[in-house]
Amino acid sequence: MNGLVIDVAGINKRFGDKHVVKDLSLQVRQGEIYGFLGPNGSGKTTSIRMLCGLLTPDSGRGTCLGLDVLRESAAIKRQVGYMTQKFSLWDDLSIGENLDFVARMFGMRERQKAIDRSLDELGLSGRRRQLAGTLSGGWKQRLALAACLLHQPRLLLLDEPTAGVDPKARRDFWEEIHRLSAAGITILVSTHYMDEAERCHRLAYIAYGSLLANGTASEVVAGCRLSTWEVSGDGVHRLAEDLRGMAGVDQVASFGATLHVSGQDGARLQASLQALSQLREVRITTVAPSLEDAFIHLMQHAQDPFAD
Ligand SMILES: Nc1ncnc2c1ncn2[C@@H]1O[C@H](COP(=O)(O)OP(=O)(O)OP(=O)(O)O)[C@@H](O)[C@H]1O
Repeated sequence: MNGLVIDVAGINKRFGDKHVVKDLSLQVRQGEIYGFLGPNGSGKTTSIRMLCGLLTPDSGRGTCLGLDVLRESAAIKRQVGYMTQKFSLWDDLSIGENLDFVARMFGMRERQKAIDRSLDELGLSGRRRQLAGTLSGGWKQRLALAACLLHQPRLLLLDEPTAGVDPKARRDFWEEIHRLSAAGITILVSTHYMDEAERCHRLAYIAYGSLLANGTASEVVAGCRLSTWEVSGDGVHRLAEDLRGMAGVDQVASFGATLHVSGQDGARLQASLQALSQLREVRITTVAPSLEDAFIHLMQHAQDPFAD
């Protein structure tokens, strides 16, 4: 398998006349946590579903777990754990019953042993008899993770696993993801959260079906070649509109009490901000661009083929 758990090139998917995944090429190494980011509807779920054998690509080539993504989807499906965006277990079954149902679906032998191991690993043993419907969001995610780990997959595909979950539960969930990665399990995870993106070993940014950037978080930021300045001072947010029209300013974003002003033409941006600071009571400081600055930049430069 060459150390690559996912190795695909030129993958495409259309739904009717909508081309939702365009020439996706992706390599993910064993044990890596690989993040998928991008605006709503950019094709993240569709890509994940093609990689785990739930959807067949229209064209392209490549392998997942050494199996052909076009011809061996059934075998891929058996070896991956897929956690969907929406909680899809049964609210009126207990945690133990839900896991037993999933184990039966996979036709697993020694079901009880697998269920006990999974409950134990995810700290769910004490709640075995609790109805799933009565769990908080964070515990539901933990149960969903336990269910997709039951058959001991080598690859996990997690589609926005922590949407709507509180920060403490998200942090615990990510500790678990890192523990699994350290044990050699490869994880592909889609998220809209910047802090989660930064916890991935590498990530890809997708917009309108095209992969616009990939690499480590710092490689993605560096690849955008942005200069970023922090502008602070009383009433600074009222200046946002004026700033947007200035030479060298590509984007303005609010960060708490300050504005992040970024552009690719560093010299023009600096000249504009220095001129502004002489006219208004504002402080300007050059800062390192954040991952969020980079994603906003990528998004602004992407073309929406469905826009009027
Ligand atoms: N089965 C389907 N039939 C028709 N169109 C679909 C189907 N599945 C997805 N789409 C469309 O494909 C596009 C990409 O959807 P997808 O769910 O892959 O995006 P996403 O990046 O995961 O979005 P989100 O962040 O909102 O989950 C959207 O325009 C969606 O409406």
